[in-house]
Amino acid sequence: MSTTPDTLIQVRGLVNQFGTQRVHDGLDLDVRRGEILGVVGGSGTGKSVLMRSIVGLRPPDGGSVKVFGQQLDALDDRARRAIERRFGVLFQDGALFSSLTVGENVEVPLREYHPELDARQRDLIADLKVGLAGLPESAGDKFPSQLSGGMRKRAALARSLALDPDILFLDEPTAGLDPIGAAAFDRLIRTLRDALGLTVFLITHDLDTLYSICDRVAVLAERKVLVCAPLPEVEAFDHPWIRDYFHGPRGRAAQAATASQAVPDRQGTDR
Ligand SMILES: Nc1ncnc2c1ncn2[C@@H]1O[C@H](COP(=O)(O)OP(=O)(O)OP(=O)(O)O)[C@@H](O)[C@H]1O
Repeated sequence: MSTTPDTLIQVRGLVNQFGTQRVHDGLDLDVRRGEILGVVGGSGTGKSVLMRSIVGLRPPDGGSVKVFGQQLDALDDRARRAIERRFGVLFQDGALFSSLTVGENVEVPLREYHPELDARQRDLIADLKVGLAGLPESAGDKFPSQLSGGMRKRAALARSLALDPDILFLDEPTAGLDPIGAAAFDRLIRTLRDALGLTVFLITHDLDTLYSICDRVAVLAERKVLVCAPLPEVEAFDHPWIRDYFHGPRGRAAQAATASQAVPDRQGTDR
């Protein structure tokens, strides 16, 4: 697999193993600057473990992960933190602090990485991020329990944007949202990518998300990335899981829905 200068994340020969269970075995993946990469695969194929390996939360049992050309586990603490602060991470459960307001949640990474900011500056930045995530200003003073599921996802997104990341990692961001809320969240991700020049690593089971916003899709199966390509190429890849997933009734419905919206979406009138 060749690498271009625009490769922000380069995974080579990744091995992850829990006891006798080998989750990844020689997995390769490139993530390119500015793309929205969808990561799919059956349950338990190791999508979340892959994300944890890339952001440095799980040292791999073999192989290498380079981000911005640097191998995280070869760096000292300071250099490593400098890279980690360029990541925005939204975990599957959102993981907001329930005892803090949304605004205070957004301020957590600011306090950690920018102790030089005073309270007023932190407040201003938190308000900005709450707005960027598409929440009303009033949401900043609310506790997570006072928000709907969709708003909580946006609050978690606001926090992941706190440090102006270069790469956004999203683990099933639309899980549990109704279809309209999920579509709105998808559009928000695409708008943020376009406006902020983000690179997005997006784990999803949501076929509509793949068809509406992903530039390329990586399919995990058999402990590897089976194929990583634009959707037409992935759909044409001959593998039983891909056939079931993309050519089953839900896959066909998502394709049809995207085909009918393709023109307005691509012209940006639907953002
Ligand atoms: N800390 C851990 N200890 C032991 N096993 C683990 C650990 N983390 C993950 N696993 C195992 O690794 C495998 C891959 O898990 P992972 O959460 O990455 O799957 P996934 O593809 O994200 O699944 P899903 O789509 O269901 O969220 C699973 O079998 C899981 O049980």
